[in-house]
Amino acid sequence: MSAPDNAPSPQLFFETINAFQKSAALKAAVDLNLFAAIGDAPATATEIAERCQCPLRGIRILADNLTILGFLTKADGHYSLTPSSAVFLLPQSPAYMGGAVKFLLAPGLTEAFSDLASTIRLGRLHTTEHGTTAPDHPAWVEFARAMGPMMVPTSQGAAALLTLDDSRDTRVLDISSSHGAYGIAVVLKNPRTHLVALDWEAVLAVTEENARAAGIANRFSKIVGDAFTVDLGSGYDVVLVPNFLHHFNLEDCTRFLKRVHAALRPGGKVLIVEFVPNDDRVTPPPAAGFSLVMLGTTPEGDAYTFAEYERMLAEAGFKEATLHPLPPTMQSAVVAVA
Ligand SMILES: C[S@@+](CC[C@H](N)C(=O)[O-])C[C@H]1O[C@@H](n2cnc3c(N)ncnc32)[C@H](O)[C@@H]1O
Repeated sequence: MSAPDNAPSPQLFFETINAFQKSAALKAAVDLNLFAAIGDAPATATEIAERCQCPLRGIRILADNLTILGFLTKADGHYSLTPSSAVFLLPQSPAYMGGAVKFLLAPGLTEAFSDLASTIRLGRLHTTEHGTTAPDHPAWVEFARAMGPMMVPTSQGAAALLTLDDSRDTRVLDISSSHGAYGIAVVLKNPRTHLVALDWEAVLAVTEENARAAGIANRFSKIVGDAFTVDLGSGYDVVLVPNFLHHFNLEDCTRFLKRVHAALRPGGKVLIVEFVPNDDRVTPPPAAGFSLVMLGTTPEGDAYTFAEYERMLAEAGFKEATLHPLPPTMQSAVVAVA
């Protein structure tokens, strides 16, 4: 006789309290190049161990655990990549995500979660005053180098939402340009568009490198400094605000959107990309759960609902705010007209 669905179980407790071990297993596999060692042909633990140049025991235990987690399959003692692992974890794949481990498990980020109770009790971060909102925070250079490939599907989905007038020269401002994926995707689709990228100085060096690599160096310029205080310029057709507003409180987001409104030409558009939870703030889980990242790493950030974006945008002078999910990613775009 099986237990009823609502029978008390300690399973969730153990899964959650030990979740750091899952991260450690995945990080080890990326560090050891285990996914590449399997590649497209099923391999035994002995073969994988030889290719990774490691003793057998550790590789066998790691490969079994990756199978339990769903990153590998195992049949007749041979391990294979799942379709998702082949796309996202083989270093030669254009959608490779392994580089993101460097940012997502960087000590600065994991330490921020080492005493979340203190952060909650104190009402401020237990590690530093400003967290990742500090000027020139070094984590953002790592982010720009590591996270670009992960942003490709979201940036292409966002670029597809914009139609720029191709009968004249147009200008797009990318706030928090980072790896540059968002701005570059728009410019590659629109041959008469010039991209202005804004971020901290060291981060902009990465944006510039990627703009050059994309072949748009002659349609690219930079604004260095704090997006809240630096001169943004004016007359833009589009201002991109991807993954920036969640770092700040509602009042500061609204204040910032007023600056964006002033920088746009009449009828120009702001395009925000964010994790946007439903009004209940617990669904869908990947978007709603992002608020915990902001609790751990910023003094006042959050994951805002569409209703909250609508209010901020209206207060900043925008009209016609619309929400656009960006599948297959877990993010959404909010577009509004100046
Ligand atoms: C989460 S990343 C988002 C990067 C990119 N827009 C994306 O969606 O992948 C946040 C970015 O905001 C930049 N940033 C944070 N605070 C800033 C500020 N006050 N002024 C300018 N850039 C800032 C960081 O350097 C970083 O590149």
